[in-house]
Amino acid sequence: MEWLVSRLQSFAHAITGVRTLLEEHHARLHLLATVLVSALAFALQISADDWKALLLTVALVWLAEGLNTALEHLCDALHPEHHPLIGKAKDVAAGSVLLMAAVAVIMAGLIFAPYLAA
Ligand SMILES: Nc1ncnc2c1ncn2[C@@H]1O[C@H](COP(=O)(O)OP(=O)(O)OP(=O)(O)O)[C@@H](O)[C@H]1O
Repeated sequence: MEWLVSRLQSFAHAITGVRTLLEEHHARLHLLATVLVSALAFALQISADDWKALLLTVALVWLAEGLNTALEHLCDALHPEHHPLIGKAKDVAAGSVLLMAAVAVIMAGLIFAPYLAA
C-alpha cells in the first residue's frame, strides 16, 4: 500500500511538472503546434506509419523543451548570478530546442506534402 501511495505521489509530481512546463511561453507555442498538426493529420487521414513518425517528432520536441526548461530552472537555482558557463549551458539547451523544432518543421513538410498534393 505504501508502495502504491509513493508511486501515485511520483505520478502527481510528474503532472505538476507538465503544468509547470505549460506555464512557459515556448511550451504554449509547442502545444498550439501539436494541436494544429494533430488536427491536420486527422483531417488528411494520414497513414499509421506517418502517425508514428509524427508522434515521435512531436515527442522529441517536447523532450527538448522540457529538458531546456528544467536546465534553466536548475541554472537559476544553482547560480543566479551571471556566469559565462551558465550562459553557454542555457544557449546550448535552447539551441537544441531550435534544431529539433527545425527538424520537426521539415518532418511535417515531408509527411503532409504528399497528402496535400494528392
Ligand atoms: N546566469 C546567467 N549567466 C550568463 N548568461 C545568462 C544567464 N542567464 C541567462 N543568460 C543568457 O540569457 C539567455 C536567456 O536566458 P533565459 O534564462 O532568460 O532564457 P530564455 O530562453 O530567454 O527563457 P524563457 O523561456 O523564460 O524565455 C541565455 O540563453 C543566456 O545566453
